[in-house]
Amino acid sequence: MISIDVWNASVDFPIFDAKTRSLKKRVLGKVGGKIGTDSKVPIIEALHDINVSINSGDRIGLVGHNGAGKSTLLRLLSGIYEPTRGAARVRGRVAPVFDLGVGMDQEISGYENIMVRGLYLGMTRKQMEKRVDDIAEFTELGDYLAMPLRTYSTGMRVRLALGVVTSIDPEILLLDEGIGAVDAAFLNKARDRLVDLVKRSGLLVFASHQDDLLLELCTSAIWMDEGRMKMQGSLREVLTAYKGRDPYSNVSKETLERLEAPALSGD
Ligand SMILES: Nc1ncnc2c1ncn2[C@@H]1O[C@H](COP(=O)(O)OP(=O)(O)OP(=O)(O)O)[C@@H](O)[C@H]1O
Repeated sequence: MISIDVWNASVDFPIFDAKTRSLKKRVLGKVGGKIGTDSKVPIIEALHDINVSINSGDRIGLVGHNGAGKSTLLRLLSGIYEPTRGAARVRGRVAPVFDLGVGMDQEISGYENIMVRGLYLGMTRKQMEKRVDDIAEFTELGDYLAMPLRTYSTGMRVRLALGVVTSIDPEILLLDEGIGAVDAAFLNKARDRLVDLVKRSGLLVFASHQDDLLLELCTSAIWMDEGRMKMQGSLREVLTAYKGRDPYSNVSKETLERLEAPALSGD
């Protein structure tokens, strides 16, 4: 039984080393959670009163402005953050894919990093041994796989990390948008693997600013605004409300064809 339940949960970050304001003119902030000033130390109220129930088969996109609370919510859903108030219960094995580089070691080889990263994401050594050749081929890194990671360029690291991430069998897959930040050509190559990964996973929550990726991977969505859930519903409904236009009006022809989505009349 795979599920995540959150009841009236809030997450606060007390900031002990905040500097007093030195700007001549107060700048009105438009992004980020509310900064409470009632107590002695400023407190960033990143999430408020979150109530959500996520079940097997759900494919949820998280949308919202910078600082709206998407990443914090993902970390709450993964069990990495405990709620400051309220409660959260996670049932199932979580693969948190927040930062593609987490769990990578500079001093060991690409091959060894594939194993280590796979174990971190909940796979067994046996499972990873079976997949390592397939991952190696996907990365196109060739002899570099025997070299220490410190000799890799940024793009080479991303290839390695994406190869591993898209090879796992997660029960609960929590993806942060970093994954969408890889270069377009490689993302194209990784796209089918990403779609398969999501199909294999029991439950997905994906924070992203990219409509086409959201449309490809998710069916419903949550709109976060200033740490609160502003709206929850079908992906199309939520994106339309958040962006002020139908998301299908802006995706490329190729994406539309892949999605086999109904094109809007007049397009
Ligand atoms: N570790 C932290 N310590 C202090 N404040 C934090 C921390 N992490 C997040 N915050 C604050 O919590 C709020 C929500 O941040 P979060 O990273 O969840 O937003 P987001 O919706 O993922 O934004 P983005 O789209 O820019 O990635 C912001 O005001 C941010 O400043």
